[in-house]
Amino acid sequence: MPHILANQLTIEFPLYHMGARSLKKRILAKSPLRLREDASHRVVVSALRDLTFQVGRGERVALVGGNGAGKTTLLRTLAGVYQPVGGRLEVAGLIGSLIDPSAGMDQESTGRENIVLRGLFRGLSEAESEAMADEVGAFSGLNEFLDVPVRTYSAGMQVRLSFAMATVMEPEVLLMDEWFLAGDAAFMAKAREKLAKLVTDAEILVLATHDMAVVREWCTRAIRLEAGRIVADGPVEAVLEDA
Ligand SMILES: Nc1ncnc2c1ncn2[C@@H]1O[C@H](COP(=O)(O)OP(=O)(O)OP(=O)(O)O)[C@@H](O)[C@H]1O
Repeated sequence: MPHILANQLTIEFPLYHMGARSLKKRILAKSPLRLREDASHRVVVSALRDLTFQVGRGERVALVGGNGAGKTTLLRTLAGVYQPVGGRLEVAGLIGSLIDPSAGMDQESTGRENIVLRGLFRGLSEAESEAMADEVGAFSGLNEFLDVPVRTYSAGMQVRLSFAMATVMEPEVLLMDEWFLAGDAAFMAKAREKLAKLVTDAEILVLATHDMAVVREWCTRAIRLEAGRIVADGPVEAVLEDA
């Protein structure tokens, strides 16, 4: 059954270009909460610290918190982009991620080829995948660009293609960053119904956003992060009122 289990999950990023001792000292003194020196004397940013939470079937979780709180890092970690340096993480279920516009796309392949590949990955036959590519390709409005390499796409086109690819996947665990809801207003107005279906069909939604109207509309639970830690976790209204 789809679920997420995080136990003392910790993510750190090493800052490689910090050889000068005086600079290192000054920086560490200024930000003792987020920056520390690790065993190899590197300065590291503590992006996520000791996160423990579980998400089960049917939950729609908003990740909220100020700039740099750790929302995107947590989404990327759930998607398998970053490896934890500490703790344990288990994400069970087919993951669909609308986090980084170009993630998971082969830049040299065409949009159609990328969509077909997702279909095959999901277990559809080649004919079914091709049919899916026609359907979601037409919907995405990429038109003739569907048959040119993705590396030539504009940012907006990549958003459209990510959405088409996620639709084909029918993910059980949907991970979404707010840029996706914010950009390309004309497309989103058209895509809203399909997006709502993607969200309701998914067993779990994790959405990072600054927009509290979006949290209230889409989510049942909110996790507030502050400087890489969980400071509140519960029903949406309780967490938002607490801010
Ligand atoms: N690749 C990276 N290398 C070094 N530090 C990073 C990296 N990615 C994130 N960080 C740091 O990790 C912390 C959390 O960043 P993150 O992008 O997850 O925050 P956020 O809550 O999504 O912020 P925002 O709302 O501004 O997008 C920040 O201190 C950031 O500087």
